Amino acid sequence: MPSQRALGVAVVGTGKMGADHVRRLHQVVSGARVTAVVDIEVERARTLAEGIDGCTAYTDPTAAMAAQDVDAVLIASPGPAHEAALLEALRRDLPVLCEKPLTPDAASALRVMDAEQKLGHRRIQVGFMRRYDAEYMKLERLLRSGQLGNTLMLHHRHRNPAMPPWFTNEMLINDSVVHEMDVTRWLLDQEITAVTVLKPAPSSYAPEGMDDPQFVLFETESGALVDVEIFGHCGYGYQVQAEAVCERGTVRIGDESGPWLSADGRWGGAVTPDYLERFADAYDRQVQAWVDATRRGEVTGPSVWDGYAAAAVCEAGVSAQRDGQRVEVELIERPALYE
Ligand SMILES: NC(=O)C1=CN([C@@H]2O[C@H](COP(=O)(O)OP(=O)(O)OC[C@H]3O[C@@H](n4cnc5c(N)ncnc54)[C@H](O)[C@@H]3O)[C@@H](O)[C@H]2O)C=CC1
Ligand SMILES: O=C1[C@@H](O)[C@H](O)[C@@H](O)[C@H](O)[C@H]1O
Repeated sequence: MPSQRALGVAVVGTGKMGADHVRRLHQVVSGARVTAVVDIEVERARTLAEGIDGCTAYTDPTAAMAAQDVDAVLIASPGPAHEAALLEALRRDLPVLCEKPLTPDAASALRVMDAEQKLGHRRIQVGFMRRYDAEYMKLERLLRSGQLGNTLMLHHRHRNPAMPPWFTNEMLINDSVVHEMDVTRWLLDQEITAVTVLKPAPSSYAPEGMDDPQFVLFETESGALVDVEIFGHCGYGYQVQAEAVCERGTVRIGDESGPWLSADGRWGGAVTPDYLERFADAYDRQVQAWVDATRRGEVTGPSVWDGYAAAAVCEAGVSAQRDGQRVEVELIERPALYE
């Protein structure tokens, strides 16, 4: 139902992303206010709540969702904690923006899909924020326009300066490449059908036990081929680039937009240090779109189907990474709620 009052949002998980979303909801986005922050680390939530009028700190997501002033939930806890929070929000029929991944595997994503279908309407938007990045949006419009003919190949490069110490080999696929799984499905408007993972000799900066970088190959329904270079420890900055190769032209995004500096016998631009800077506009646009749609009583953006499809591709990807084999992606038939 459309609402005139500011949307009261509970932010669940107040680590790196959650704290940034709290700041965004409080200072950048219009039409919303942070009424609850939730973290199992109580001091983290308390410190954030202290800076915001009318905001209460909780350690239990269920208690926060029961509060009178909570109209919607933004989930930014780690992936394995998403299912419980999503099911509780659906039980209370609360709108949700859930950071990627929807859940860590296809079986848990299906449980969430089942609960949303039983509710009978969409409530969940998945935080695949690249769909809100200005350059990706232009690329999507261009490919959809048909101006360049069919898309034959996509080349993705996804480089992080370094990964946190707890980051695993599998997470390169299901925490990092999951973004390319989503943008590929979105840009090409079709499903990924198979995944292969190849591993070059690792960088000497890769932690023990991590194959870094890796080369991931997707096949899609139309027969397009999509490659992803995932590099977790490139050292120099955060860089996300894509190139579409079409029948009548190619398009490239992510080459940083400047400023380009010529000085001291050198020329060049800067590379952003982290995703918070590279995708700042995309996160802002994503959360504003979620708040606006929720206040209109609508749900837009990446759906539980998109979260499930990405989880299924992740499972195939992790299996391909482990066994060195091409692995086909298995999807259930798409339910009518997500047509
Ligand atoms: N869209 C994007 O570009 C990015 C998305 N992410 C996603 O955001 C989510 C959070 O990631 P980070 O902020 O990097 O993690 P983080 O480790 O910095 O923060 C997670 C927070 O959640 C809290 N927490 C753990 N279990 C909880 C529970 N059951 N209930 C409430 N709080 C709980 C932790 O104490 C911690 O404060 C993940 O799903 C991750 O994949 C992370 C980085 C970038
Ligand atoms: O989602 C993200 C992180 O969780 C992930 O670890 C990074 O590789 C991605 O670039 C970032 O967007």
